[in-house]
Amino acid sequence: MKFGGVLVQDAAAIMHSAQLVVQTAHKNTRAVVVVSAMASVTDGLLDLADRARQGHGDEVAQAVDLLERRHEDAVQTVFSSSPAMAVQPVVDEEHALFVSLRQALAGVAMLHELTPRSRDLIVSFGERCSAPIMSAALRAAGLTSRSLTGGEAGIVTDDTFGSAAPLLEIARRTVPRALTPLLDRGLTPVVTGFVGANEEGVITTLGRGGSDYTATILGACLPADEVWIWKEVDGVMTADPKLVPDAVRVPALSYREVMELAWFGAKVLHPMTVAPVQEAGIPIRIRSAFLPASPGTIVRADAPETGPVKAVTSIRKLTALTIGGAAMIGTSDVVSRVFDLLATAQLPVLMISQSSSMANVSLVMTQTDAERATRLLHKEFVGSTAIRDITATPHVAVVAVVGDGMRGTPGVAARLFTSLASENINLLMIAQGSSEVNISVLIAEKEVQRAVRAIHAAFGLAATT
Ligand SMILES: Nc1ncnc2c1ncn2[C@@H]1O[C@H](COP(=O)(O)OP(=O)(O)O)[C@@H](O)[C@H]1O
Ligand SMILES: N[C@@H](CC(=O)OP(=O)(O)O)C(=O)O
Repeated sequence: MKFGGVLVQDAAAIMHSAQLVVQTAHKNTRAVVVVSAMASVTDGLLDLADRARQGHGDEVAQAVDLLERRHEDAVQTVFSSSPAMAVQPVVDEEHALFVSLRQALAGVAMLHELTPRSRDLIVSFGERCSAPIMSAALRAAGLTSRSLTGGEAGIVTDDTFGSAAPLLEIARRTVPRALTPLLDRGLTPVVTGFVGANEEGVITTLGRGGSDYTATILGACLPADEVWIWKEVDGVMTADPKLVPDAVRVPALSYREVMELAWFGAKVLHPMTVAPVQEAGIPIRIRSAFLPASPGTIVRADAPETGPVKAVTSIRKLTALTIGGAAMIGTSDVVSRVFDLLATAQLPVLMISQSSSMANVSLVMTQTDAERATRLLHKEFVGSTAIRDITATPHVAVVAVVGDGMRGTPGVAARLFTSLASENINLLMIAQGSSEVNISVLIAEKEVQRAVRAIHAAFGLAATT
């Protein structure tokens, strides 16, 4: 069971989340709990790491004091509900973590250098500080529990600091070795989300939003019967409820559908969440912590098709790069060199379109990736006749519709384009994945809300459930 930042943001939220675990444990179910950092703490730590690098030592020290007080307040409140329990060991544990955090930040400030490895160490304190408080709340609620870091729980990763990949072959041995004896003794382990360790035991992180991924890695390696991801929202909705107020819960999604939704911007799940559990067919349940009686969304291999489209998503802050040059005509070599370069630099491309003359190719990437890609492409092709120009179109967004049911169903693209045309929204690019479970369009960023609402209405998504 995974609880995100909002669901552990303070003592009240932590105690509420602990109750959800207790209710399940009472049904003779063994649970492993995964927690994120308290809401906004990860952003705060990343900011502190940057400010330490710039040498703003005093500001950083004050901000760490505030962060420590926020955690200590939560500890005191959790323990005030159970006066018989000794608060001091948890206060000491939190304090020791903050001493280490201060040391790490002081090192960065002294060297004026922030490596990906030290950034991972600093940002890991968010989850490492929230997990002992959740564990204490579970003890206060009557369970036995202890907290572990992702590395202690057996999540071994590669060395890609900032977006480390789990080494599942190893983790399949190390995770059960770490957790099964605890579960056998009746403990409920609380594991830090987002945080892993490489083979030498150095702390790594799985990428932003990676606590969902931690839950499915643990679920696959134990293996679990189900992975439950508790959220503020009532499961995966037909659109981001912040953009479309009449969005409704999608009862069931296939692994592929949820992967496409996450990749195309549905912030509700980390894009890699599905990967570890898909092969074993372990279902993921996305449930609301505020509506625990609701079934939420179930993700499994054989989700029923309810129509061609199940949800609409969007990603903003993108840039389209158009790479052109007469020498590209009729040669695939230049295009493959461009993609090799981007793959080696680990710069993901969200959409691709090539003119039929092959004289130019357009790629859609995040703004920051596009800036890096432009620099790399200039360096690689400087002085070559293959590429004459690279033009950037910033402030664009991808809007995508996703659903297994659109495979082989004619008219889906027509309905999508008509709904956008009726809103006078210009299409800059169109792409359909070869798997035919999504169609995506590129539009100006300022049109996103109107576009998503129009598409949501055109496919009748508010009436899905
Ligand atoms: N299709 C969607 N369904 C549900 N939530 C969505 C969707 N698209 C975007 N979201 C956003 O995802 C957020 C839920 O995820 P998030 O806050 O990251 O949870 P957590 O911090 O618990 O991982 C919501 O605030 C919601 O606005
Ligand atoms: N705390 C990490 C990992 C995470 O998944 O957080 P959340 O579950 O609150 O999205 C982050 O903010 O990226």
